[in-house]
Amino acid sequence: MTTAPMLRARGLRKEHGRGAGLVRAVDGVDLDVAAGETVAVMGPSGCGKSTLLHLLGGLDRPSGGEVWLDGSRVDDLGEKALARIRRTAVGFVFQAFHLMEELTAVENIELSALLAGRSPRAARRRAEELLEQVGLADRARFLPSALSGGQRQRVAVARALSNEPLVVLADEPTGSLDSAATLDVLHLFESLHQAGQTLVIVTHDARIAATADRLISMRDGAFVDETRLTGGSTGHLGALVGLED
Ligand SMILES: Nc1ncnc2c1ncn2[C@@H]1O[C@H](COP(=O)(O)OP(=O)(O)OP(=O)(O)O)[C@@H](O)[C@H]1O
Repeated sequence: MTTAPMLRARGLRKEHGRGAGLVRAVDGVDLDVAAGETVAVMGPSGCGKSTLLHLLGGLDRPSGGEVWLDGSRVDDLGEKALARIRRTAVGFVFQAFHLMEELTAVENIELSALLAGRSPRAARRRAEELLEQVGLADRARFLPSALSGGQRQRVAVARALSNEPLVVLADEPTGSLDSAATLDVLHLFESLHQAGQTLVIVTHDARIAATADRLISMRDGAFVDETRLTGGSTGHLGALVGLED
């Protein structure tokens, strides 16, 4: 018996503009991500990595093709049903954190858990547990503006986990961080991987990519190369030499 992948894309396309201005941002992508697998996607600026993540997570609609999550097709859902999938089944991590600046660290996570359908008490408990897990229990009542970049991203990862997502989609999660903060976030992703979280990470950082089970190279909207990194930990830097742009 074969198990359906946690995340599947078939013939995925996204076009922007028309006529001479037509851009094929994603141009026929097939992808299977198994439950518990971490996949890293690398490629030059403008090759379609962010667009791909947006399509996979239902933040954007494809021009063609299909997206399946845990065995169910999601790209053809109505707006309400798709929004529900985003709130309850997908965790997003962005380069620029996208925390709500007027809410404290714990409230940012709590809000997300509330939106996913938890009771106020369960949402607060979940938020506190997650802050503990990312090593920021002592910063719970801090506003994002009082946190470092690395701390903000750890709050953002905790928020992404608040709905116990089937898949976490991370778009350049260390792109705004210095080297020390990058290592903190890298270790956080490694621990998620070890805990069995399904992850797709778009990154320019070979150290982050080296934590993946599989590295996909993207060019001009399409996948052009794939490397399986057996073992899925930081011992793969050698395999990545030449793949980072
Ligand atoms: N809303 C839009 N309208 C028109 N073109 C767009 C739009 N969004 C993205 N594009 C184009 O689609 C292509 C892919 O963009 P995308 O942001 O997915 O690339 P990327 O690989 O994530 O780049 P980067 O690494 O710089 O973030 C680019 O050529 C971009 O200009």
